[in-house]
Amino acid sequence: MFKVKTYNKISEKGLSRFNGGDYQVGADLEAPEAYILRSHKLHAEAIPESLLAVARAGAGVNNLPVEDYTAKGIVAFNTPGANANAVKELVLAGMLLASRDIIGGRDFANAQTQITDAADMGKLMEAEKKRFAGNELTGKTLGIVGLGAIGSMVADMALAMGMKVAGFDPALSVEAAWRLPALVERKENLQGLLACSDYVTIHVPAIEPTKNMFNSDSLAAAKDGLVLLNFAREAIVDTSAVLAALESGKLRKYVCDFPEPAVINRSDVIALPHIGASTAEAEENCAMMAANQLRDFLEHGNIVNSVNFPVTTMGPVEGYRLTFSNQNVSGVLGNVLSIFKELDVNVIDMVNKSRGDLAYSIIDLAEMPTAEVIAAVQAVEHVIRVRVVAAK
Ligand SMILES: NC(=O)C1=CN([C@@H]2O[C@H](COP(=O)(O)OP(=O)(O)OC[C@H]3O[C@@H](n4cnc5c(N)ncnc54)[C@H](O)[C@@H]3O)[C@@H](O)[C@H]2O)C=CC1
Ligand SMILES: O=C(O)CCC(=O)C(=O)O
Repeated sequence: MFKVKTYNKISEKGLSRFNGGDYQVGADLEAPEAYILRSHKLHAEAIPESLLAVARAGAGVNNLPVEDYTAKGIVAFNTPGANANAVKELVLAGMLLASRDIIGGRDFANAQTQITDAADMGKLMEAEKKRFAGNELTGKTLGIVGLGAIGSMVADMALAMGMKVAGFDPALSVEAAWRLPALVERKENLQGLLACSDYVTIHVPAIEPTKNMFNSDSLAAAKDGLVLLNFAREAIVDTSAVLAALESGKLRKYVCDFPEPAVINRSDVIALPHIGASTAEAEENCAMMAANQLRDFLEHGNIVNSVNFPVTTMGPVEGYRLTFSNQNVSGVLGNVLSIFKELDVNVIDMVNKSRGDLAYSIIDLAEMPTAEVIAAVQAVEHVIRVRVVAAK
């Protein structure tokens, strides 16, 4: 029996993936083997000894203490791309709301409750509509910072809208580069991107190098009248620099999914309550992917889409499987295999992968390893965590 503790509202379609397995799933479980969550912040919470894995149903993992998990051999998963389309669609809505005075026009129309005659209403609307005029997206340049799952979809969408697209991503993976439309103009630095763009949208993770990357220095390079969209994280943008840029006219509008008190109720800010991924489709996709990844790990020891462990898979366990994580130094695997030789343990198949300072191995064995074997592997220097899984 595995206990999976939930935080936040997780889609039932995702949670139903635990049906048909030996699982207890709920918000109030003691000694859980796994967590599944969305944006709940876990930095301040004690890590139970029982915890083996944490699945973030979403992309950003800045709400998880990933380094602490790594030190304890706890696998942290996310769900790359599963909510990218939802964010892409809201970026389009954000660009349109910033370009056409849809909100002002709607508020104006709704305020005319004193008019009862349709002809009078029509006359007033026609007379006042010039107050709510805007500009089109076609022909304008969209700068995209971060060309991963969301950034690449936004690029496709913007090109389809007839926009020119420039991109900046110094950490672009080869896989992400293949996904990018050829028409995206590559910029070597953020300033270059800001200088050529009418709209800039941010799609980078909140990590040390991206903290406050939109500050008074970088914003100074922007074209006057830029529309800045932040559907990534609050920490990436220095809000006081954004407010100063709005006052000076450097920024025309700020669209953000992570409002701070200082940006509320300004006509030049469109503030949303972190709803970039809040669609039924994205919530289901993320929850299903997170649940599938947890099951594959808990039941078979396989790891895909982890943010701290290497991709390591050997298919479903058919007999007996021992897995262990270790600090990535030489000799650990050799020492484990020596123990197997000494204690007469027959290895059927194995895989060993590393990622940075961490390594992970899956070893299929001919027989169930004894308590003595498991304790001996756990005692090998640099081994972090040992698990045994067996076929049902
Ligand atoms: N508003 C919302 O509800 C949502 C927000 N997000 C946020 O958006 C972020 C991006 O999501 P995805 O596109 O799915 O992630 P992703 O991992 O597919 O793409 C991130 C991209 O940022 C690039 N990058 C990293 N450091 C950079 C830097 N210093 N400068 C420029 N590019 C850099 C990476 O190379 C990568 O291509 C997430 O980390 C999360 O914080 C994601 C989903 C929903
Ligand atoms: O679960 C959510 O709504 C948050 C989505 C998000 O911010 C992410 O995936 O990084």
